[in-house]
Amino acid sequence: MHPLRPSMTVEEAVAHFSPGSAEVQEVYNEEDEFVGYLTVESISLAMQRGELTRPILEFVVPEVSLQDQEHQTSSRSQLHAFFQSPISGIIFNSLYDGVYITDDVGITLFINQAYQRITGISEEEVKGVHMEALIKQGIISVSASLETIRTKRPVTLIQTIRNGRKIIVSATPVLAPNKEILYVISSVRDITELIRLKHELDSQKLRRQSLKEDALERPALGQGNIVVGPATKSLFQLAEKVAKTDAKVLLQGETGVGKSMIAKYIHSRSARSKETFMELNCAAIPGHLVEAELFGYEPGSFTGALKSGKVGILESAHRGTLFLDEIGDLPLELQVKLLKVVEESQFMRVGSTEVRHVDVRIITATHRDLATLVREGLFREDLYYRLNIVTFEVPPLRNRKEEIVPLLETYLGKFNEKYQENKTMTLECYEWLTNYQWPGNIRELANLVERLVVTTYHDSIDVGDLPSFLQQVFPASEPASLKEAVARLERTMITNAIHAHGTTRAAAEALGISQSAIVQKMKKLHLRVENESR
Ligand SMILES: Nc1ncnc2c1ncn2[C@@H]1O[C@H](COP(=O)(O)OP(=O)(O)OP(=O)(O)O)[C@@H](O)[C@H]1O
Repeated sequence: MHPLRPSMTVEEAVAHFSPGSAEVQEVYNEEDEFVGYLTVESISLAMQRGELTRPILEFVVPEVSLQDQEHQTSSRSQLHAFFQSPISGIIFNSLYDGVYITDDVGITLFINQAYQRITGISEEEVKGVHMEALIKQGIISVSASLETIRTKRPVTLIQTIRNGRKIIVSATPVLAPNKEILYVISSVRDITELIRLKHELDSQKLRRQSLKEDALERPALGQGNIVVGPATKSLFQLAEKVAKTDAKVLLQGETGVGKSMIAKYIHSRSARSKETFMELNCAAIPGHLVEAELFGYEPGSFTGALKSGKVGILESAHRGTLFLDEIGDLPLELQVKLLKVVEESQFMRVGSTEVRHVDVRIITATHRDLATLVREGLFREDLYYRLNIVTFEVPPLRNRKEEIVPLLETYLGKFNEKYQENKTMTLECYEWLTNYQWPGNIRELANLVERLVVTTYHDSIDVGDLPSFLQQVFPASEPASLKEAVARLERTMITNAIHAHGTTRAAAEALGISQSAIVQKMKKLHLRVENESR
């Protein structure tokens, strides 16, 4: 190595103070005349002050005491020997976490293999290089070691590596007996991995919570899996309780929330479970046909009627349960007839004057507010009170977000089995769907999963596989950060542009960015980049 010259910068001189070399070095001018001494301490101080480009002449001292030299050298020599020894390499390389060691000024001495695996940074790139220089080159965003050197305390911070990965760095100073820093040892952990593990744990916890093998928590209807989360647990408890009675139940809630499923559940847990469960959607057929369907009719009682007449759903449900969906749509004149059934268990078929008796349990459901219909004169008040002995308010899916992941998993399993597939969903996809509003509730969710299982070509379903309307909808929750909000906006704009222009090239042009930039962004945002040559 060339001798130290007074015109050299602090940064250039640092290499002369690598481990094992003398801690006090002589400085000579261009004429090889002795100028003075440069100590590792003065270099260290200069670096801490950020004076990397200053000439070392400013830090040269005319003399140093022998004692100083001996003190500095002896306190390091043992550790130097350890770090240089093959055994230290074996120990550090056997660790799962990354290890990064710098000296007291921030020059990299050692990185273990785990560090290289986690960051993709090689030993050649960093060994002997000052942390400040690594930041300047964009290899790392911040340095915990430098912070530790500055504060003389352990420091933990999140660092971004040039490849975009985020790592947690915990730097700890190794102090000499006189409390001077000798080294800084940092442990490094990939936080992308931590986030993934956290997601996995959260989802397993939810799964365990929702899918306990307990009979109440996971009622077996013999028709697929029912997911019960914290918000619906009390509903199923109540269903279990009312099932033991014949009390009239009114189920209220948006479409697809599971009203008819709860009705079937009540039936299945009741003493009537061996008998029939009959269902009529009052909104699905025209009003004049509802009467015939529900109460049955005598032969030739109206045009188009069967010659033989017909037994109504009500009679078919004798001893069992009758579920009347969308009861708010039942015409007023039929409400009187239904009231008679409810109060006296009596009815007459259409076209007949014969009074018949029937023993049914009636469960009703509606997505409309029956109380309002009563106020508006569209629903009989007496019938309302008769039907509404026990009310179930079934919450929309967006108000029971914790059930979304278990539901997605349940339906993935169901449709994988049905279509002999083995599809999974990425965490981003789970997260995205958890934030979706689900206007069609569980029915919409089940349909979406079936569609994805059938239409995707690959095994791992990602956000990019979702229908475009779903990708354009901003998740309901508030963005956690500016970065997240920007990512969402980018996602919407890119999806729209691809939709409108067909290819990444044309979309990039429309957005005023290069094709490689749009492809890169799409990958980052988990939007699928289709093969455009097709
Ligand atoms: N807790 C649940 N776990 C699993 N699947 C459910 C659950 N609740 C509902 N589903 C499923 O969601 C779909 C819609 O449920 P259901 O038909 O009971 O809703 P609904 O409220 O009666 O809808 P509508 O008012 O439109 O008739 C069904 O396929 C049902 O099996």
